[in-house]
Amino acid sequence: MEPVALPPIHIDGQQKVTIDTAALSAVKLGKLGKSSVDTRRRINHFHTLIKRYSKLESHKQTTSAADDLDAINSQIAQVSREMTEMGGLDWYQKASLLGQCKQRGGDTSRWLVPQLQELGLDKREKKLRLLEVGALSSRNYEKERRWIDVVPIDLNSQEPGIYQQDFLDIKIGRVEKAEQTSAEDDDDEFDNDKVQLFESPFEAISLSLVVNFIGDPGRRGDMLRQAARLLTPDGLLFLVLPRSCIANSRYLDDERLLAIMECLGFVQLQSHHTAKLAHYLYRFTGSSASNESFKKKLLYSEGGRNNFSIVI
Ligand SMILES: C[S@@+](CC[C@H](N)C(=O)[O-])C[C@H]1O[C@@H](n2cnc3c(N)ncnc32)[C@H](O)[C@@H]1O
Repeated sequence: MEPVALPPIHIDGQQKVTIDTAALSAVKLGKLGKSSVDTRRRINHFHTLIKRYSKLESHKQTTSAADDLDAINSQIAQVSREMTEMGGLDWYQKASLLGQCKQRGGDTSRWLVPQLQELGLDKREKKLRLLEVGALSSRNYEKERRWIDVVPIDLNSQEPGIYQQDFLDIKIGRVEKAEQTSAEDDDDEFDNDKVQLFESPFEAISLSLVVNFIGDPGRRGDMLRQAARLLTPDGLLFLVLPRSCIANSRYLDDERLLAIMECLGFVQLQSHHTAKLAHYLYRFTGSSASNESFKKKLLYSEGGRNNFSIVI
């Protein structure tokens, strides 16, 4: 079968990487990994490549010498090639979906649902409008369809029921281009090929294992800011990070994350750590608490820790 060109895909919200579909067409479930340990090892390697890619891109922005730029561009091409050879974003998503299988702990919505029930949200007449970012399956909230209205999005949709959409490009409350006259098109401030407009804010947003997917600490902060922008006052944010991002980082721990979230206007309702994951449920107060910035700050200097951080 002739490979078709996929549209460019944002890897870290800034840069676009075109995934080679010839490599994708070689992706078969059997290639996801020989075992769960092997799959996890390869997913981790993919994360490393994303981070390397982001670092090189931001390095490129601050470099002017032609020789250095050539060297950076060739390293970028090499990292992109390696991601493509692994099967690109599509392979990564399929492998991550495998990690959601019941035998491997299930998807993280299973922790969120009882929290929402505890808040009485299953008893309301109106359905809870939930934006699920980084949705690998449209069936994650299938059992809760009676009371949850899910809008699943992903950079690379795996199913027709999932919108192919960058979370960072979503805006609330504007009329879509398709409904505008051509005169209105001229002064449109957004590139509507990218921007998806929703009429009303969301009552809940899920960012499960999405913030850590982004390679750049500032862009991770942008995702949390964007969540605040898209939520109703009192809206809920479900955040899941690999536990190592919190428990084993030089730059982030529970206390620092809470300070960042409070600054953005969130109060923490619940948190729960398992061996692998850190789950958090926040309520948005409706406005940010301060303009304080949180730069990358060394909290733990001992060796053996990772460099995960979030910057706002
Ligand atoms: C590890 S998967 C997470 C899957 C799932 N949410 C879970 O909890 O297992 C990360 C997903 O987030 C998606 N993603 C990352 N940044 C995104 C963005 N800005 N907008 C939409 N989806 C994004 C990626 O395409 C990828 O499919």
